[in-house]
Formats: sequence, structure tokens, C-alpha cells
Amino acid sequence: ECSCNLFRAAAEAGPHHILKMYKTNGSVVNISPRLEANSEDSYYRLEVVASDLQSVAMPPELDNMEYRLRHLESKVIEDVGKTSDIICELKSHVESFKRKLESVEHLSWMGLFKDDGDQQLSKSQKPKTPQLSVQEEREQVRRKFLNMSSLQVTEEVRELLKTPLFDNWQWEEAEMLVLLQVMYTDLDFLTAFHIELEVLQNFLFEVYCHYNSIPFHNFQHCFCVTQMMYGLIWLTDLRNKLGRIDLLIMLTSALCHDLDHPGYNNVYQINARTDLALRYNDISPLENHHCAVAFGILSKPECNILKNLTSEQYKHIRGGMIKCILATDMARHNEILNKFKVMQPVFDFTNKEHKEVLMKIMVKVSDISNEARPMAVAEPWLDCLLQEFFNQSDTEKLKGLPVTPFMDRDKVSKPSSQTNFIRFVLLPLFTELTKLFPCLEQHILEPVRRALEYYSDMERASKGEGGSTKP
Ligand SMILES: Nc1nc2c(ncn2[C@@H]2O[C@@H]3COP(=O)(O)O[C@H]3[C@H]2O)c(=O)[nH]1
Ligand SMILES: [Zn+2]
Repeated sequence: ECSCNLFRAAAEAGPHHILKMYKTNGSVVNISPRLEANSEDSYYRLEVVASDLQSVAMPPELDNMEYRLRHLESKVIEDVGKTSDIICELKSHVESFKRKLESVEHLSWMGLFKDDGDQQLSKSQKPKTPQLSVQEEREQVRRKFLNMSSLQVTEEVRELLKTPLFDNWQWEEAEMLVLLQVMYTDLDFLTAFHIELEVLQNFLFEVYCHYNSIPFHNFQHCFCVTQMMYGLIWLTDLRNKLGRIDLLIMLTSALCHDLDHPGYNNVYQINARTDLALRYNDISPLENHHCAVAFGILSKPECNILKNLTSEQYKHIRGGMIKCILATDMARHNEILNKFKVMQPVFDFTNKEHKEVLMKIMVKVSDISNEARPMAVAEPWLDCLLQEFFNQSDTEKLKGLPVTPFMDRDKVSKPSSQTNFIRFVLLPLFTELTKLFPCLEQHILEPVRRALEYYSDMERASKGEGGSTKP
């Protein structure tokens, strides 16, 4: 079926139908002007996933709030004889939240990732295709992963894997696991650290299982960050500048750095007084958790890729990974960048302290490197990030918690979010790393500068059109 037939089918489905388009591998296709032409081998499949926007289920918090308001109203009427203004005002707030959430639901169906929105739909609205349970889906991924051999990965793909040009959206989970295996083997970690292939595969699979299906901080993000770290190692020739053990620390930290991320950031954890904030005394609760989950996985002998190392080596790797993963807390961004800046003029690869800061910087750069990728790869990531941001700020509003401004759908837009992030976070960080490795100019600085231009143009266009900063 060619794309125009698909759009005809979409139009025929009518205005109250929500459709999703799938690739042959089952991944959802982002419907955008850059949509690639389909072919007989890679046809698109269109599916009606919900048929009536009005009946989208509301979160229980909101239903509960509405119920309590009605109860309160009837009590006030009993006592005073009429509804008070404040109750009318609260009722209208709840109504407006409901309307907003309806439009959020609508947007989530257009998202790129697999169906998180499903959780909020009633049974009758769920997609008609049989849905696998999480357990079944994981088992399928495990089978596919183990049935594939890393030898099937061509030289061309192996080379692309060493650059920021790699397109994560073309690969399904099992394939990403194979590519991660390739990264560990091509850096000679298996021979250097006596890692058995089966143990590496168990470890990678467990890592995959411990990422949640959320819009941004999911296994795909883990893959991208690890792949960027892998690329940076090759592009900067770090194999000849640092010890193999340091490379293992950096790659494994990237892999584990967001394990079991719940989709709500540290500020939320602290304000909502979650179990994580309680456990870690408000000190980088998420990063502490990611790291603890990583070592929980490694504590199982069948997954322990470090089991054949001496206790000295194990201690060194554990210490290094803890430092690198804790360094991904953006609250510490300036502290770490400033340390690196001070070392820059006299950077010494044999100095332990210098090395440690460089390793943290490399993990941080990889973590926030989406904009260093081609625009067609990077832009869908921004949609995922904003979806997670908006989800958090909506929850903060519902729960009466302080609303994180850069996550507030009423305050940020795609271009405003990106121009600020690129100007104030990405360019200063990437420029500093490029001073140490000038070859990175073309690989990460230039694409980020192009992205800044792209989003600045978009911002100007949206201001011109509507006279406001939000398109
Ligand atoms: N606006 C914006 N923020 C980003 C981008 N990439 C990463 N971030 C932010 O950087 C943070 C890095 O740590 P987190 O994963 O906690 O959350 C991430 C986001 O808040 C991006 O492309 N745009
Ligand atoms: Zn991350």
C-alpha cells in the first residue's frame, strides 16, 4: 500500500478515530513530513487504536477529586443553602484539567514509542491486535537476541556504530542487544576481562528488562547513550589514551546510567516525598537508584560480567561506575564542567584525578547528545522528552506540587526548550570537550550548531505567526 492510500484510509476512518501506523517490525511510525516512502518489503500498516476521543479514561486522581468536590458541594449546600464561589472555581479547574488531559491523550497516540497510553484506555478501546504481556514480550526479545549472532552484523553497520550518525530508530530491541554485544566484543572486553559470552548476554538482557516503557528514559535511550559513548571512544582514539578498564567503566556506566527510571525527575521525587527520596535522603535519589539496580544485576553470578576479575579490579570498576553514574545528575552539571575547565590547559591522561573528571564528562556528553545526531534521528527524541516532561508537570499540577517550569506545557515549546538547552548546556559542554579532542568539532559540535539554527528559525517563525513564544 503506498502512503497516499494510507492517508486516504486515515481520512475515511473519520474524525473521531485515532490511528497508528506501524512498520513491518511492529514499531510505530512517526507521521511527519519526513515520512519515508514505503515499499513492498517495508510496508506500513494502519490501525484504528481508539474510536472515540470523548471516552478516554481519566486518571483515578482526577475522578477522585471530582467525587470529593461533589460530596463537599452537597455538604455546603446542606449547611449554607447554596454553593460557594470557591467550589464553583474548583469545579471549573477540574473541568479544565479534564479537557487538557483529553488533548494530552490525543497527543500520546501520535507518539513514537510503543503504547504507554494503553494503560489508560478501557478494554474496548485497546488495539485489536493481540497484546503480549510484558513477560511474553521480554521472552520473545530474549529468544530473538540469542538466536541472532553478532556475526550477522555487517562491517558497514559496525563502522556506523562508531559514529553519531547511527540511527537507533531502525532497530528493534533484540537487535539493539546484539549491537551492544558487538560493542563489548569489538572493544576486546571479553578477552581482556575473561567475560563469557553467555554471561554478557544474560547481563545485557537483564539491563534491557530493568528499563521501563516510558516515553524518554527507556531502553532506547540507554542504547543511544551507550552507542554515543562507544562512538566517542573510537573517534577520540581513547583506546590509546586510557586503560581498557576505564573504557569498560565508561561503557557500562552509560549502559546502566538510567536503570529503572520512573519517568519523574529528582525534583519530583523530593517534592512528592517518594520512597526513592526517602531512601537516599534527597541526595541524587534517581542516580543512586540507577547505580544500585546496576550492581543488583551484577550481584547475580549468571549476569556478573566482572566475576573473573581480581577484587582490586572489581573495586576499581565499582568505584568508577558509581562516580560516573552519579555524575549524570544535572544538578551537578556546573560543578563537574568547571572542574574539567580548570584542568583543560594542562590536561594529563596519566593523572588519576584528570582521568576521573574526563570519564564523568564523557558519560555526561553521551547522556545529552541527541542533538549531535542527524535531525531526523534527534527530533523524535525531543518529542519523547517533552512527553515525559509534560506528563510530570501535569501530575505536579494535579497533586498540587511545585510545577517544574521547563516541563510546563503552558510555558515551553519544542523550539524554546531546545534553543535554551543548546545555548546554555550543550554548546558550553561540547565546546570544552572539543578543546581536548579537536576532531569532535565536526562530529558533535557542528550538528549541535545546526540544530540551534533549526530551532531558532522555528522559534522565530512561531513568534511571527502567533505573536507568542508558544507555537
Ligand atoms: N531541553 C532538552 N533537555 C534535554 C535534552 N537532552 C537531555 N535533556 C535534559 O538533560 C537531562 C539529563 O539528565 P536526565 O536524564 O535526568 O534529564 C535530561 C533532560 O532534562 C534535550 O535534547 N533537550
Ligand atoms: Zn540518561
